[in-house]
Amino acid sequence: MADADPSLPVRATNNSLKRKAIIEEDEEAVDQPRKLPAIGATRPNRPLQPSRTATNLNTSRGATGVALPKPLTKPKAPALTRSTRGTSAPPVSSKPLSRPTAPSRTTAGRVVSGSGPVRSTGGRPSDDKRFQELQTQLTSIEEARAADAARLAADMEAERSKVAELQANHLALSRELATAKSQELNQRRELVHASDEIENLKKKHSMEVMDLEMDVKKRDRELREVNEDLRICRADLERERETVSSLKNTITHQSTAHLTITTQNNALRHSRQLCISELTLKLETAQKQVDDMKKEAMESELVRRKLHNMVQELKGNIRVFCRVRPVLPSDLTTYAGSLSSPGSSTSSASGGSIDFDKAKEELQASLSYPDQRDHKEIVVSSSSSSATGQERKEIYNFAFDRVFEPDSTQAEVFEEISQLAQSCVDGYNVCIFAYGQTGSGKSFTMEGGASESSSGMIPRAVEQMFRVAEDMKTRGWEYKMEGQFLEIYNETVNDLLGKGEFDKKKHEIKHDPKTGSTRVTDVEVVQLSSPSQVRSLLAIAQSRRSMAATLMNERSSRSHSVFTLRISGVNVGIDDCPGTGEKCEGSLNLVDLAGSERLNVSFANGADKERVKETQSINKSLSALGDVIAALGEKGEKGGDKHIPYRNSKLTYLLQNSLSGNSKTLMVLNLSPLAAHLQESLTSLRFATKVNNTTIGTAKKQTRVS
Ligand SMILES: Nc1ncnc2c1ncn2[C@@H]1O[C@H](COP(=O)(O)OP(=O)(O)OP(=O)(O)O)[C@@H](O)[C@H]1O
Repeated sequence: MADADPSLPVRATNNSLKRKAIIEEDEEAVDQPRKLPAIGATRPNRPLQPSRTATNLNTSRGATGVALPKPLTKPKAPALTRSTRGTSAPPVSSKPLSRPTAPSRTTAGRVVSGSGPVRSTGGRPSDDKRFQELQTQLTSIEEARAADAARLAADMEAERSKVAELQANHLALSRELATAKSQELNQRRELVHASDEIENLKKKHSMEVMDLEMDVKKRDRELREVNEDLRICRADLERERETVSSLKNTITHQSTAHLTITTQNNALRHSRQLCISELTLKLETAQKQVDDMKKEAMESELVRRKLHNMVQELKGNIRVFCRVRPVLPSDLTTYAGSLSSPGSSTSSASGGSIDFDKAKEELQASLSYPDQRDHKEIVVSSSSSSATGQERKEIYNFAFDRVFEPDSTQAEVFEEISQLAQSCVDGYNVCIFAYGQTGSGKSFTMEGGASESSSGMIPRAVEQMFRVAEDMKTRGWEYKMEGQFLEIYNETVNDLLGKGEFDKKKHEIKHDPKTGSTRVTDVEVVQLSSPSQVRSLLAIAQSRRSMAATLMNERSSRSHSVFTLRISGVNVGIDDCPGTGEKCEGSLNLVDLAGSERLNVSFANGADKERVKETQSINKSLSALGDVIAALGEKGEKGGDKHIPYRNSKLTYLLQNSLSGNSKTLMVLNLSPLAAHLQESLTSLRFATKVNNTTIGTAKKQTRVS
């Protein structure tokens, strides 16, 4: 049997190969899923025809294309003794062989030894025997084949069940495959999504990497900078350390020095304390002395005032000074006609000194000053022809409180007056008149020229008062000063410091009997703070007067001007020394009277009515002044309630408080030196003498204690 079925191992091998192929195909089918037809269903289950099956099994496939299990190999004919060519062998029949068949060939045409049909060699007995043997062999082969077929059928059945099982598996696998496919699809999508995400992440990552790289570069840069800073800092630190160490050394040195100095300082402090105590003691003593001296000074100030007043009283409360002005070059021109040699005046005008002196001698009156010690006398000599033709010489002696010769200076005149300024600061009313004919030098005496040396009594008195007020501060007094400047023209009061139109405003004179002060309504009263301010005020007054003069002609000679300076003080004390609170008020009236020559000049023809009016006004006011002074004199001599006619003129009414017994009055008689003015001069001298002989009571100081 083993020889009869030599293909069995081959078939087994083929089966295993076929299974492997099926598995591979199944595996392939899993890779490429397709529906497999059921083997039993697509092919009729008919008995196997080995030859055909054997022939077709190798290559047949199901209609579905699924590889079928390989058919069993056809029993092979026993190998022939000699090999035959496959191509000449007859086709294999599936019917049982009636005669020996040609040996079977393999699909490749190779002859299988011992299994092919045996060809008859032709009618010999050996051949018949051989044929029977072969027949027997064939029978046994066919039986074997039948057995094989049965076995094959069983195998087939087994295979079919396996196939069915495999198909079921295949179906399950296909489903799994489909599921797997959809899963795969999902996974692919996920994969794509994941890939995108990965891509994005990669980009992001690369960006981050770039950022990080930049950051790293930046950090590197910063690090370099920090390292550089660190290096600099280290260098600085090193330097600082060196400095600190040198400072430490210095401190050590200085500590030693400080210790030394502290020791010295303590010693010095101690000695200074001693010194201070000593000095404090001395200072206290000195302070006490100063206080005592201040008290003494204040007391002596009171004594001084009393003494000063006594001296003034002894001198008389109304005093008269006489001042003769020099002959002026202009006089030579004016009175050239009265010169014996008129030509000399011309030459004198051109500056010839010999001629001038000669003409001067000719023009001036005979005035002499015999009292060269006290300068109190003036002698006027005049010669006149009597009716019989005899020359008559007359000598007139006049004595005054002081006579100033033509060459006397403004300073000399003021020296005598300055005492009155002091009295004013002390709280007295002072009145200084300039009396005299036109051109005698009244304005020059009162106001003076522009230069320092020629400045008159008003600016000098003001300066003096400021000086005295300043001095009095050291004695505990504080002063305020105010000034006004009025003009009385044709019995009308005008404000020389006013801003309104001249001569238009009406001003009234008012006296306060309680305080003894005089006020004029609507006049400019200026607070005086410095002598220079007073000088500018005088200039303003002068310009206003000059302006009026162009309208009225020679206004200054035809009107009285009254500059009033009021001073008020209070004793506030000095430093720690309290003041007495005493108050005092004084006034200084500086009066430039109108020309006095009116007494002899008459405009009776009425040609110049204005001039007549002026003359009458001047006459009235100067007469009233004489009357007031005379009445005051009488009152002083006899006492009682003698009426004083202050109201007879604006001038006397204005000066009421400065002419009364409470005041100090000075009249400066200005005289012209010219012979041509001799009669006028004599009249003035007589008037002044009358005034000088008057005694006006006792001046009273205006004080109040608050
Ligand atoms: N002592 C003096 N020394 C030098 N010149 C004088 C002196 N006195 C007066 N004079 C001069 O005489 C002239 C007349 O003087 P002043 O004007 O002062 O006279 P007056 O009396 O005020 O005249 P009027 O009444 O017209 O104002 C002026 O030029 C003045 O400078």
